[in-house]
Amino acid sequence: MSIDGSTHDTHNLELQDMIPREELEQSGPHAPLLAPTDPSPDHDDAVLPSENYSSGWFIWILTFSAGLSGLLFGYDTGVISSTLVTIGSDLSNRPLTTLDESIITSCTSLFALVASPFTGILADKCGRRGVILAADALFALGALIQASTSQVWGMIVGRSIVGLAVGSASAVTPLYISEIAPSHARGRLVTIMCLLITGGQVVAYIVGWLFSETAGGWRWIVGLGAAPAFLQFAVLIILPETPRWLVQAGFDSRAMNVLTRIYQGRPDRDHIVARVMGNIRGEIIREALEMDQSKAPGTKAQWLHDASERAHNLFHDSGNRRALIIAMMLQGLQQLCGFNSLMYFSAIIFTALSFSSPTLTSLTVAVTNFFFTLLAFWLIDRIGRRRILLYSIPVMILALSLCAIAFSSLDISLDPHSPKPPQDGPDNQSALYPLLILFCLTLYTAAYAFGLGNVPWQQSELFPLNVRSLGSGFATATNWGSNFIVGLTFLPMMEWLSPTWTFFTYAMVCAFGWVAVRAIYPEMSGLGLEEVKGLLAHGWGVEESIQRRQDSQES
Ligand SMILES: O[C@H]1[C@H](O)[C@@H](O)[C@H](O)[C@@H](O)[C@H]1O
Repeated sequence: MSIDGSTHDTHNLELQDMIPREELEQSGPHAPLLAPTDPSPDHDDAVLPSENYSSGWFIWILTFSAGLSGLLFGYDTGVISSTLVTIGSDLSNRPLTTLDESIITSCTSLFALVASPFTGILADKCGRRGVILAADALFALGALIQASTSQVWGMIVGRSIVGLAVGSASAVTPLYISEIAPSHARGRLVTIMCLLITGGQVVAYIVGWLFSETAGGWRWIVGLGAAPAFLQFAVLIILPETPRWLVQAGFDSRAMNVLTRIYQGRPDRDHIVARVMGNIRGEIIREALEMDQSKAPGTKAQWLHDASERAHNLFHDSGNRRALIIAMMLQGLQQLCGFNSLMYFSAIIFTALSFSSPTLTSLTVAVTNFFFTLLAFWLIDRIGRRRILLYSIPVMILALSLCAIAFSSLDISLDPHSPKPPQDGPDNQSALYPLLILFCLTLYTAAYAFGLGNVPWQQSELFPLNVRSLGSGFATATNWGSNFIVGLTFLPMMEWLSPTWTFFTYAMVCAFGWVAVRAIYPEMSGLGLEEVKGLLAHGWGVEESIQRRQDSQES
């Protein structure tokens, strides 16, 4: 009997009986139970094309409940720009200094960066759902501290706690969703989290705009962040752990139960559930054979030993290392392409360009981001992750370059402390350039939201089970580290390098990213989680993945 009363199954013994040890040993850490090129119907659940089977309500409820973390993440990152401009002298009885503003803004990304790698370790120890629940507690606590504080340091503490929550939620939520998702719909289901992030940012902009004229309105703006956290806490407490984590923890019958509910409505449900269970168990057994089991099971020593072996595995196994390089490259690119400089500072840019309502103009960025993430949601599994990036990044490069050229024709200062007084619209002499910049930034946002804004969050699918949460944690840390860098350097770059060179720099980052994606990112769409690792075992798997996708589309 386990601590929670359910029985541990003896699957390890059963499967070792079924699969000869030499076979498991020969297969190596990155070999799938089934060769990825085998198009037989035994491949996980990729048998039926998505058009023939719509996922049941259970998977949607699970995805939306977990995805509420995305809403919180989006809300809490989107809310800062309106909060800063409405605080006035409410904190420490004085106006905020530039240093206060920079610390209040950047402490969230910094603490998110600190939390994300530890999240991976905790998610293995306490389960994915446990970490989401802990993040909810932090979201609520951080929101309440911010709403009730009368001191600058109180605000910094509140924003830092929110940073811990955002860092853990952004690492564990895609992990949770990709582990419960049937493979044919995994891309779309993970994209729901991105939809909720961008939706949260739209809500934050609207709430900020609504409360911007109310005295002390900023307390409502930040305090409202607690509401979705309470909601998610209530919903998630009755929802299950992922089958993959349950099997790893020894709760096979519970895992079977969850899988049966996930695949309900499929004519071949029992067969699929058996296949998925077989694949997960096979993977766990192979890993167990590789791990040193000399310490007493369940002890702290064994746990520490396993954790360090996982870290060793992540960095020293060549397949895992390739997965980590791809995941970190994509997450770094997502941030270093400069998108969040718009999220955080678009109001300052539009003020400098003399738009009469900069906050409302900024809303176009947030709304475009949301709608094009919605488009990606419909198309990601059909077009494929790799192709979506190869199509959308050139549009970003074009839009950024046009923007840079348009900026070179304007003489503006982006110093947030000496904004130009808003006029009724861009002045007549240079009205065209600000409009051209607005158009280019909207085009850039659309292309970003369609590809880079969401594809990197598919990160969990790159890693085998034993290093999945650790690898996702490192990739998420790369995201927050790069986010921190962009947040910190954007205004100085605009001042010292000039807007033109700032936007050209982002265009060059995108160009480098396109080359890297083309060279090393294989197509992951439609592969079972246990199959993906086979692709990276002996190389980047790009050709193989393209061939495999063509074959599956032709058949
Ligand atoms: O995927 C999200 C989304 O694109 C957000 O709009 C952006 O602010 C985040 O940094 C990113 O991780």
